Amino acid sequence: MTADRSGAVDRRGGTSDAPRPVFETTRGVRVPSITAAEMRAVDRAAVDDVGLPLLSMMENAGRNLAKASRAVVGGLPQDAAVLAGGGGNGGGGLAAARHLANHGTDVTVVLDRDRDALEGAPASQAAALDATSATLVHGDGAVHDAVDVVLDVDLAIDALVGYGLTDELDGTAADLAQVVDQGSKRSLSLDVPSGFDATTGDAPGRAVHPDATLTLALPKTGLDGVPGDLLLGDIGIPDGVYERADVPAPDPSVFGGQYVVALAVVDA
Ligand SMILES: NC(=O)C1=CN([C@@H]2O[C@H](COP(=O)(O)OP(=O)(O)OC[C@H]3O[C@@H](n4cnc5c(N)ncnc54)[C@H](O)[C@@H]3O)[C@@H](O)[C@H]2O)[C@@H](O)CC1
Ligand SMILES: [K+]
Repeated sequence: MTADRSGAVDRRGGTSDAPRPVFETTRGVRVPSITAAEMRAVDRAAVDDVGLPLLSMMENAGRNLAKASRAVVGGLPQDAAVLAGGGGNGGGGLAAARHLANHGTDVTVVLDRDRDALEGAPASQAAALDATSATLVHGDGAVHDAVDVVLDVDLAIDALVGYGLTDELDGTAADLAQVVDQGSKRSLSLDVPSGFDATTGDAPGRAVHPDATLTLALPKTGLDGVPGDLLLGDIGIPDGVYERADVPAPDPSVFGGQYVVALAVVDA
């Protein structure tokens, strides 16, 4: 079954008429897909209209990401590298790094920018991370340091860029994506593999090609063609928020008591 993707605005500001992919859980529950613009409207309604704190959703994202890493590795990773950007995606990665460190994983976080450049929720996540055993690498030399770390660890977590990608991946984020692709034993992306457009699935430049992606709340329309397994994480957004954003809410049986479920494409 496919649904109309008309009205989906791609990163170039154009409109995609491609049919929307439909996903389903392993128990056969259908899950609609949404564009980056729709997900941004959901996030905005959650924070501005309902008062759900951004840090709460980010905490849920990070905790689910730490949990999903067990599925990718086959147990708690002994060591992990978290490649993090400066936006909401990076903030989720920093939260996952804290959860993994709290549970005994030897974590190295590589930021794609100076730590002083972080603001808002990601800066709060970095401050909380300081109270763990995790090591943070940032600024000049981050890519060089990342090469050694990523080669060694059980898992590389890609939290560089999510649905906020504009144009092709560039700068340190692009270099780190390449390090993950060329050097990691296993990799797990948050929300969207960095470098892929969440709405269209295009990857015009360098991009991470992960073993698995944990997408948040609802799968994004561009995820039907990306490599690797697809997981869906519940970040606690209530039904009324989807209604306010004019987006179909996931059926309650999608999660059915779980916080991370596997998805497959029904029809692309
Ligand atoms: N409610 C929310 O808003 C939540 C959002 N979360 C995550 O946050 C993401 C959205 O956050 P944002 O809107 O901050 O966007 P992103 O974090 O996806 O992207 C913005 C960051 O990517 C960089 N960037 C964008 N295009 C780039 C390019 N071509 N090359 C290199 N760097 C580039 C920007 O400099 C900025 O630091 C989602 O994908 C999701 O994973 C989660 O943390 C949970 C809560
Ligand atoms: K990502």
